[in-house]
Parts: sequence; C-alpha cells; structure tokens
Amino acid sequence: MIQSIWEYFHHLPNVLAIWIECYCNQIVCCCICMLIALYYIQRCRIERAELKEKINMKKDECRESWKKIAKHPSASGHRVTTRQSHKIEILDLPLEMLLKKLQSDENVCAVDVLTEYQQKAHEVNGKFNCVVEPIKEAEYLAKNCDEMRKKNKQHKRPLHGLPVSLKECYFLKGYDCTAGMSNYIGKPCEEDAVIVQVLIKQGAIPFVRTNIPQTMLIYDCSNPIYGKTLNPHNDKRTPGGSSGGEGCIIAAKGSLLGFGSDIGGSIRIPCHMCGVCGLKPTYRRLSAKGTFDLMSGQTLINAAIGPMAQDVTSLVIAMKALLCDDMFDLDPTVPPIPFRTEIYEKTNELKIGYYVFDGYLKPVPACKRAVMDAKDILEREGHKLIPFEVPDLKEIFTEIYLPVIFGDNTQMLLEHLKNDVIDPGISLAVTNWSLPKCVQWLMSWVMSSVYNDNVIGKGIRSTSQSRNVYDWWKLAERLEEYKKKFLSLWRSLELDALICPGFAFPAVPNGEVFNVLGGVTYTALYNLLDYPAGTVPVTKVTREDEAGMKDYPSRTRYERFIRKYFSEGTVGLPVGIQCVGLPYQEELVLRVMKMVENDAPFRR
Ligand SMILES: CCCCCC/C=C\CCCCCCCC(=O)NCCO
Repeated sequence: MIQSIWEYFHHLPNVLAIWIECYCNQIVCCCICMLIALYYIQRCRIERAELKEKINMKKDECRESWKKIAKHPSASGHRVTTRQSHKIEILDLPLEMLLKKLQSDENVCAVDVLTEYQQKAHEVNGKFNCVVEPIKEAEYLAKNCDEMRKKNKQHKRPLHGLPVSLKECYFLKGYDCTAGMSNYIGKPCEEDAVIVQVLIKQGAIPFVRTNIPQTMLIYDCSNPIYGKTLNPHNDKRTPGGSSGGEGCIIAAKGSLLGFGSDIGGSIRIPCHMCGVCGLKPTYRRLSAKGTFDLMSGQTLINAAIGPMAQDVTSLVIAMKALLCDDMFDLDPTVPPIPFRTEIYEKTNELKIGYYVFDGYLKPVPACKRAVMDAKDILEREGHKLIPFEVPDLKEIFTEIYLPVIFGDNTQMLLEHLKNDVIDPGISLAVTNWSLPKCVQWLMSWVMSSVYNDNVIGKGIRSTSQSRNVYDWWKLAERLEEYKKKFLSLWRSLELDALICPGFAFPAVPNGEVFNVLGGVTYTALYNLLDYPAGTVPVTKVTREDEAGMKDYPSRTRYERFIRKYFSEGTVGLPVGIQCVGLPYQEELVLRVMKMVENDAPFRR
C-alpha cells in the first residue's frame, strides 16, 4: 500500500506534465477568462468605492453648509437667549400674520425670521432627516430685504422676507440637483428655476432644500445620497413622497411654505400623510421650467409644481404672489391668468361630487370617514353633494397612465440610474426593468398570480413594452378620449368640484411602500386628466377606524399588506381628502379646501 502511494507521488510530475500537454489550450483559455473576470470584478469594486466616496463627499459638503450657518453671527447663542420670547413668537405665527409683521412691524426683520427658521429646520432635520442642505444665499437675500425696508422701498412685496423651502428637484444656481441619483453629483445647475426667480423677486427667501426618493417616481422618501426621511407624526412611518422632505418639514413647523412637484401624487400624498395642505395645479398654471424632469421628452402627462403649507390661506398667498407678470415674462408658455380672488371669495351654492372608492383598492375606514366628514361640512355650508363614480379606473391606470409614464420601456430611467447605488425601496422595480423583455413578461404573469391581482401583471407588462410612433399616437388618442369621457360625465352632473380620498390609506411603515404601490391610483388620476387637485387634512385615525380594519378585504396581496400595515399602530396619523376642479380652476379648488379646513376636526 505504502509502496503504491509512494509510486503515485513519485510519478506525479510526469502525470501532470502529460495532463498539461494534453489540455494546454483549455488551461490557457481558462486562465485568460479568470483574469478578465478578476479584472472586471476589481473594476466594479473600484467604481463602487469611487461612487461611495463621491456620495460621502456630498454628505460632508451638506454637513459643512449647516456648520457655516450655525457659526453665522446672527445665529449666535447670545442673540437667541436674549430674545427667547421673540423666537417663540416668530415660530408660532401663521404665514399670513408673519408676512404682515415682516411688511410693517419694525420689530420684525427678515434676518431674524430667517435665523429662527434656520435653527428650527436644523432641529427638525436632526429628528427626521428632511433637509438635504441649507441654501447659503439666504442670508444675503434676508439682509437685502431689511435694507429695502429701511429705505422703505418695495417692502410691500407679497412674500417680503418669508423663508421658503424647496424640494431638491428645483434648479438652484451653483447647487447639484440629483433627484437622489449620484450620477448628478458634481454637476451644479447654471441658473435658478423660473419659480425660484419669481419667488425671490416677490421677496421670498429660499432657505433649505428638502429630501426626495431616488428618481422621485415612488411615494416614499429615501435615497442613497441623503438617506431616509421619517414621518414627524410617527417615525416608524414614511412621510410619503416624492415631496416627502417638504411634507415633513412643514408638518414639523420647520417651514411655513414649500414647493414640491407632482406627476402621480407627489405633492398630495406627503400632504395627506403628514397632515399639511398642498395644491397640484393644472400643469401649465405655474412654470415648471428649471425642475428636474426624468422624462423630459414625455409630454402627455406632465409633472406639475405647486405649493405646500400649514394652511390653505398660505397656499392662496403663494399662488397670488406667483401668478404675476414676472412669471408670465420668464415663461411665456404659462397662460397669463392672475389669481382670481373673486372666484376664491365667491359664496354661491356649489354642486360637488364625492366618492370614497375609485374602483381599485378600497380605502381604509379612516380615509373613507374623512371624505364623509368633509361632505357633512360642505353640506352644512349649504352646498349640494352628489355621489360620483370614477369611470374605468383600473383600465386607464394600466392602459394609459403607466404606459405613458414608462412609455420608453424605462430606458431613460435606467440611463439616469446607470452604475448607481440603488435604494432598497426601488431595487425590485429596477432589477425587473434591467431583465430581458421576455423575462419581464414572464415576471408579470408570475407576479399577477402571486398578488392574485391582474392590475399588477398588466402594470408590469405596460412598463416592459417598446412602443413605436403609431402605438404612441394611439396612446395619446386614448388619453384624449378618456379626458372627453370624464368631462362629459362631469358636465352631465353639472359639477363645480369633486371631493375624494387623499389616498387609500395613511402613512405606510418605513421601507414598505413598494408592497402597497397600488394606492397611487387615487392621486394619479388627476395627473392623467390634468385637473387641479389639492389636499387638505380633515381628521386623524381613531381606535374605531383601526377596529374597522377587520372588515377590510384580503383577497389580493396588496389587500393583505394593507390589512397588516393599518390594523395597528396608526391611531393619530393624519388623514386628508382631495378637492378637485376643472383645468385652471385652482381658485375654486382652494375655496372648497378652505371651507373644509375651517370646520375639519383635524386641528381641534
Ligand atoms: C423607480 C421606482 C418606480 C416604482 C414602480 C412604479 C410603479 C407604479 C407607480 C407609478 C407612480 C408614479 C409616482 C409618481 C410620483 C410623483 O408624482 N413624482 C413627482 C415627480 O416630479
């Protein structure tokens, strides 16, 4: 035995030599392949490390900006402690009153107000991570406002000295606009968005930029650069999105007025989930020039920009200020219609439609109750409320909305995200879109049966389909047909406005939005129609609402997740409704919102 083992090893070099001689080519090929693979693995690791470094540098840059503000003499501890009562007073004033003081009270100056709000925003950001970075130029603008006041020049500007917050997607000269994607780090904007220019001309002071989800195409608020924003009412839940940083900072009283963008609900959803007010105007009513547009060539359904605030009056003040000659000059595609106060202040009886269910996912009891409470309020005000039924919701969502939004088979989105770190909240969607088309189709059938929901399958198929010009024109035609159908239904009922749920459910647990994406139909419908829609908080979730979840259906996977997320841990979460009007009827929408707000139990 020992003899034979000895012989085997003794002859091993010869055996190996023969073996290498026979398989020489194969071995060389294998080595080359391994070297190439190692090279690519190493390259990927280096690229990842560089990407992480880039993201970390961006984070450091933002942290540094906060430090500079904290060091500013006007933000010194001395000033704050000696004027503690003044500080509380400024932060307690609603926007309308603060503006009056800024315009005419000698004891209130823009620099003071800015400092109070910078400090408050810093404090709030420490808890909820809603701010991306402070805007350095704010100090200079505030000083300018105070100089003007001294000279008694232009101090009646409608937003004189008012600090405003901006969603990260608004272009600001010298600042990166990333939409949470690291490919856009280190590419500062060359000029301010039109709306920013107008805000500054009207006296406002943009002072912080707020957080968004990566791509802004999901109603959450997390990205690999700036991290996750939390809901100020419950930090285990999302503030909603994509204007989630705005919803959060306004609800937490770190800003009185902010601006978001909305192509599927991104202004209205965070307003609903954070308990603040917001208006998504008709697309062209406010200029969107100079905001990050992920699909700039897609012009069938557009992202509108709009204000978000603590109350409806603040939205009205913002709209009045923005609908001015400066905006009509800077962007001549905006129809020159100033704010029509007469429509907002009219007191005639209105005929208002209402619905609680849009035809896809049933609203949870609290969201249903919010609509019924608003209906009672409006009836008490002397208006006529009639039931309304949304036509063909499921069909238009899967056959028009999604095919338009993802009409290029998500090609452009994948280009934006190329080589990027993907946020876990959207990674499943991005992975699916990166697969070959036939696999995506297969996935759509698998998901349809896993979810027991045809809308899911149709939705996935609609995003994985290439379209030629003919298909695109057909899609545009169908969109127009649906708009016509909806309008004739509206006209046949002689409606002035419509109220409906702010969303299907309140704030979703952190990291779980993808499991209940379908709720978005409640808001996306009015992007598809391009009708103005505003969200106003009405109530908060009660124990009875939660108990009512026992009757919530559980046939599909979405329904089972909704049951799970909203049967406990939701008491006290804000719940809003949407008020909707015909295109360019923003003033009427705001009037209805104001009436609901006046009597809503939310603030009691
Ligand atoms: C990249 C992640 C996408 C997840 C899959 C999306 C599927 C359906 C939902 C589409 C809803 C679009 C939400 C739009 C949010 C919004 O309004 N963004 C504003 C952009 O300015």
